[in-house]
Amino acid sequence: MSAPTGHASSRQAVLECAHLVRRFGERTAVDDVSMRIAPGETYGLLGPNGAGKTTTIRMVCGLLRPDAGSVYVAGRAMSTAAGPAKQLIGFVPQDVALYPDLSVRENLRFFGRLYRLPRRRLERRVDEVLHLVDLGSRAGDRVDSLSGGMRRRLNIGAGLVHSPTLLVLDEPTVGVDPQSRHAILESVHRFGEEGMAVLYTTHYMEEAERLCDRVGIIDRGRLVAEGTPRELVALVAERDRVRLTAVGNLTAYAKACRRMARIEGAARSGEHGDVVELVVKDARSLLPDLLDLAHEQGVGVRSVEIDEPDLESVFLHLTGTALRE
Ligand SMILES: Nc1ncnc2c1ncn2[C@@H]1O[C@H](COP(=O)(O)OP(=O)(O)OP(=O)(O)O)[C@@H](O)[C@H]1O
Repeated sequence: MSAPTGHASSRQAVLECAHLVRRFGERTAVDDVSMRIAPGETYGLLGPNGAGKTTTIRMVCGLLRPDAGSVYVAGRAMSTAAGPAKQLIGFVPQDVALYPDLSVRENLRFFGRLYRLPRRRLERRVDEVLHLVDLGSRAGDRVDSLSGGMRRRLNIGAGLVHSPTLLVLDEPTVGVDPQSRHAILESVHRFGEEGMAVLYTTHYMEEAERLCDRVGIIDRGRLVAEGTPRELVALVAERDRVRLTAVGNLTAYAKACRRMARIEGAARSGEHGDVVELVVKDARSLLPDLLDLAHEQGVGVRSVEIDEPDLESVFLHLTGTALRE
């Protein structure tokens, strides 16, 4: 690996994966992934769509058998059969899996019974979880009356009822409005503070940067770097992040930029594909050349921003591509 290893505590790890491999036919979806999560640590698996995040966490949760490698949860070996390791994990899938005609509280009770929680403890825990996901005021309402963001939060709550040691969340904020996104991030932050270990997958670098104690960057099935957000950003210290908003053939332009000296990564990105994101040394002196090249290629530059590097720049630097192309 080309990056700092971070500092998972030397206490017994909550999660320890070693050399995980999973193939689908000719494609290797996960290629030799190892990671370790300490108690109370929030670990972000950051990578673009198709990088192998979901496949990795399905193996972590015992939902998919690895072709090679091992998973231990609090020292217990994970397998796809029922067993003690599975009980220690709360898995929150990308898709909402709730009963629409039951109330919020009834849904949580239902998931608690699956784990055979005794009645009194279950009621206490359901109240705690309602508080944790901030749905106390909606406890009696049917799920089909909730907003999309509230359903997502309840989905997270369902993974928490049995007080797991490790909570695994698969891209919990995809497709939710900014307010719900904020509420979800706040909840996850609280879990960490309460000592739960969290494995969080995302392709939003702002989330990983804001929420995670350590981040693993995954690209094409491989963990290409790992460390605290600060350690990772240090990998691109003394570089600048340049965002060029433009019109024209930006894929070809980014490719041409990559051939220029001092450019360490260039990719088309942005929600509308109208941005070329670059990691460069000394952006200011390079700017005239970047603009000349744009002119040569018939690319019309609308604006240029030069900024401090962030995790997106690290990804660009390590893989040559953007997190969201
Ligand atoms: N059941 C499957 N059969 C065949 N290929 C699969 C299967 N599941 C995943 N893949 C492939 O494995 C690769 C990794 O997919 P995975 O879903 O793990 O990525 P991801 O990082 O979670 O992306 P996304 O956010 O889009 O889910 C992709 O190329 C995907 O097409």
